[in-house]
Amino acid sequence: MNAALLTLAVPKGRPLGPTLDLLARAGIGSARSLAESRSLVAVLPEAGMRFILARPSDVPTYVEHGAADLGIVGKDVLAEGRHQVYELLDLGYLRCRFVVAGPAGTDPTRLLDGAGHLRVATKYPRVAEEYFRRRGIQAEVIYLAGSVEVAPQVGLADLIVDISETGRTLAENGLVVLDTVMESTARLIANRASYRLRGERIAPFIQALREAVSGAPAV
Ligand SMILES: Nc1ncnc2c1ncn2[C@@H]1O[C@H](COP(=O)(O)OP(=O)(O)OP(=O)(O)O)[C@@H](O)[C@H]1O
Ligand SMILES: O=P(O)(O)OC[C@H]1O[C@H](OP(=O)(O)OP(=O)(O)O)[C@H](O)[C@@H]1O
Repeated sequence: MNAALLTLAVPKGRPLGPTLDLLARAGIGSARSLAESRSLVAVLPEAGMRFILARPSDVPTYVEHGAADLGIVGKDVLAEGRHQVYELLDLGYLRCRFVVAGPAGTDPTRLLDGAGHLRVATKYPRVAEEYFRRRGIQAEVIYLAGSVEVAPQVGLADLIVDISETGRTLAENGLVVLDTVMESTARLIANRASYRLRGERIAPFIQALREAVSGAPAV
């Protein structure tokens, strides 16, 4: 790692656009060039920063291992991964919630009475397992990498645990929310050693992001 540069891991795909908007509001408009290239590592010397474009669920891994000083990632990923990183700031966007959902007509009390064998499809097995364990409900958790809303329709699972924003994917797949597990927004995370050893370098960046989030002009 180039010690002079601050390395930030940013999530590709859906989160990239709003992340680049936030960085622009924080005074790093040149980061928009990241969206125009297929290069996955980019140095912006004028910002004194290096960027890693990572799969969203990989962002905390780069940060935990010190390949990146900082990262931007959804709370959903942090809740599932439980990486050893510092969570510094709630960035407010990528707002969605973890829900337990089932076919329309499902009796929600069936969730809570613990009777019967429940099969739960999810991309977030640890979040799902913890949800049911805390309620003393036995559930078989079935991992899927995506399109989780399919599972109840084809008999793979009784319920799903997934993130929902507008609720459109649930509705269009005949599912209704039975319970909300937690809210999720994008977070700024830091490598623990970087945060301690590079605090003076990191602090102005945190401040710029904080002001960008609160709407104050970046200096
Ligand atoms: N519908 C949504 N509304 C708001 N935020 C969302 C929504 N879906 C996902 N997110 C947020 O964006 C992040 C990336 O989601 P997305 O599903 O686009 O990535 P992905 O390609 O599935 O990620 P990965 O490949 O790492 O699993 C999620 O971790 C979550 O924080
Ligand atoms: O409430 P909504 O606004 O409909 O958004 C929720 C959907 O968005 C995400 O899926 P994504 O599009 O990332 O696809 P995936 O299921 O393959 O991860 C999430 O897993 C839901 O399926």
